[in-house]
Amino acid sequence: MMGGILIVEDEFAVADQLKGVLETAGYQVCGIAVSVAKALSLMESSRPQLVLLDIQLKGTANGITLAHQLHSKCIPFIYLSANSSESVLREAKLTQPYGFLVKPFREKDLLVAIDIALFRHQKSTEYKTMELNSVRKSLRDINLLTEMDERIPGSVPEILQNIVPFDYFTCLKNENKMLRIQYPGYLRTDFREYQRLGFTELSNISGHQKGVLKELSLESPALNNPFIRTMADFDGLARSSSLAGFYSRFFRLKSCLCYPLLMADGDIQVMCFFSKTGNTYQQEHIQKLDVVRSHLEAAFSKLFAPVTGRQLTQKPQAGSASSVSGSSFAGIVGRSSAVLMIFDLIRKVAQRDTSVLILGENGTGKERIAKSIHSLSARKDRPFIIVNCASLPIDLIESELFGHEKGAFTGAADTRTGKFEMADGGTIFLDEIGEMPLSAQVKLLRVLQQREIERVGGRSLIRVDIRVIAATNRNLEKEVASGRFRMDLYYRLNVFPVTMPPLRDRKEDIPLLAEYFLKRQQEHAGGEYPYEISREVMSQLLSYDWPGNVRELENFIERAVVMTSGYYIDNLSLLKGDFCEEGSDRRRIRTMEENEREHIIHVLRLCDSKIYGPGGAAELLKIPPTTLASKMKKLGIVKGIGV
Ligand SMILES: Nc1ncnc2c1ncn2[C@@H]1O[C@H](COP(=O)(O)OP(=O)(O)OP(=O)(O)O)[C@@H](O)[C@H]1O
Repeated sequence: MMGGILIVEDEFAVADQLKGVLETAGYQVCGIAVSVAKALSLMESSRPQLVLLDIQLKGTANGITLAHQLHSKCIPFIYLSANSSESVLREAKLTQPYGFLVKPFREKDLLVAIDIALFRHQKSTEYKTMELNSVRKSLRDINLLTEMDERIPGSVPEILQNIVPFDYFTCLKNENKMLRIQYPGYLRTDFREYQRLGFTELSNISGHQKGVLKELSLESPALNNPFIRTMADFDGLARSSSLAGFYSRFFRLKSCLCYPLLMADGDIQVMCFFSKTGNTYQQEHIQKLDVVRSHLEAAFSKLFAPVTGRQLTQKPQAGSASSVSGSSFAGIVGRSSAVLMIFDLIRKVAQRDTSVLILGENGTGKERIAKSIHSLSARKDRPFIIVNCASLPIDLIESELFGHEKGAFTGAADTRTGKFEMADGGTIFLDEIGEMPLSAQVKLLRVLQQREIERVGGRSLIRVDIRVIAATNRNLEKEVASGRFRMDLYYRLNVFPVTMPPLRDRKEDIPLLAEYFLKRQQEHAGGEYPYEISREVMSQLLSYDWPGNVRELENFIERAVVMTSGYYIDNLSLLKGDFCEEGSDRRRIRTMEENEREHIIHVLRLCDSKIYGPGGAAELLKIPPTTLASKMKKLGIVKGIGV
């Protein structure tokens, strides 16, 4: 096997035993290193295919230090550690390992972890190659154009967005080691919409004279010396440099990546990507830029060649913003940087058959995103089957998922097709995967690996062609650590994770979402006039934390419309759920739904949020737990939050 596996472990006996296990399983071991220094020197002579990495090592540097280097060299690695404390796990997670095994572990777990790591690495390499090929092609296209930003408006920022995400992009001119504004910047305003900001626009936004803007500066990185500034480092940069301070203040930016390019005329121009999120940029973005560097230099040399009529003060072209919202991501509202990044991710992954794992709190739109991935994929005309793993009756899970033959068990009067078969050719969405019992997880893993199912009581295997999207609001890593979720299944599903941000972290979307839900209410009611929210109520919506996320906002709007007699929503007590205004001549009657919601919350509080089992809320309410769970979902009740 090319490359082989490198073992980095300071206890010789353990390392030797690992070597034996790996060789018996058919792997080649390319070396054993007891320290980071030894590992690095071994890696100079041959690049391992995979590294098994202990965290505590001899010498000053530990495994996590080496992990950063492995990550930047794109070498997959699995941690083997006796220490599974949360703080170590947190630190280790930042290095993006392909697996984590807590010592002592079983031989079988090790081999499964290696198998998964190699599978994931192969997928991600294929994915990166495809992505970079498409970027190279786009950059070649730019190179063919002379006045490109006028002929294909918006194309440059879109192509760059595919390489490195940004909310604001500009190219700065290097003059005596200082960077200054010379060319326009692009502010992202929607999925495919960018506002082109030249001196005139920047001056209008900031109120600074153009002369002042021309004086702003930032220390230039040397050629071949790009830099990333995130979180506190970016704040430091914004304080020490007038230009970074200007961008950070006016566009609320929190991190940046600056990458110098050598132009055909010998000048240095620095591409600057800025993000509204503090931790957007990683070494891997620089690596991507390195790969397409010559194409970027050629394209930008062309772009910045002195052509009259393309000065920075030029007015934005008519139609310089093209919007696709409403088509590809139908029904998903949001323009915050966090949501636009999710759009970028799903547009990239939709075309491929990769499994996607959608993470996020309840009501953040996981199901919506899953549907969107399906409808953007080549499978869009085939079925999209939703399975709610939390509400599958334990004794019927297998039959629900895989179907059964007639007479397979008492009560199986007919042959039944399972969800996986129904989804053949399309997508299966496994919602609340974290709730799936362990026994069913084994079977699911087999389907994911072999793409074959066996009906209960059946004798033959049936091939299924499916794309799997799973979602959960649980921290699956914790579930794995506590033994409630299979590690191999977790890594199989976690090929392409997408994390939905909670609504409180993207409050700028609240007015848009509110408007969208109000419009829907108006359409439902067939109303003549649009509903409107008063400024005071809107400011309450903006300051509320929305523990139930978008679903809670949606429910709020629905209630507000019901509770309001006209079209203007200005009742400030709406958010408190107190609809009986003192002295009002029209005391409100609570709806059945409101009563039901309140009653469920009351009972949940009585039983400490326990739903299932003896003494649980379902038992007290005399309804099946699955019914209670779906009622809670419908009514926007989130366990543990206000309950
Ligand atoms: N960005 C959005 N734009 C418009 N509607 C949205 C958006 N996000 C969520 N919604 C709406 O909010 C509700 C909850 O969304 P969804 O069911 O997709 O969330 P979820 O994360 O899957 O929730 P759960 O974890 O409880 O299953 C749905 O009615 C959905 O239509």
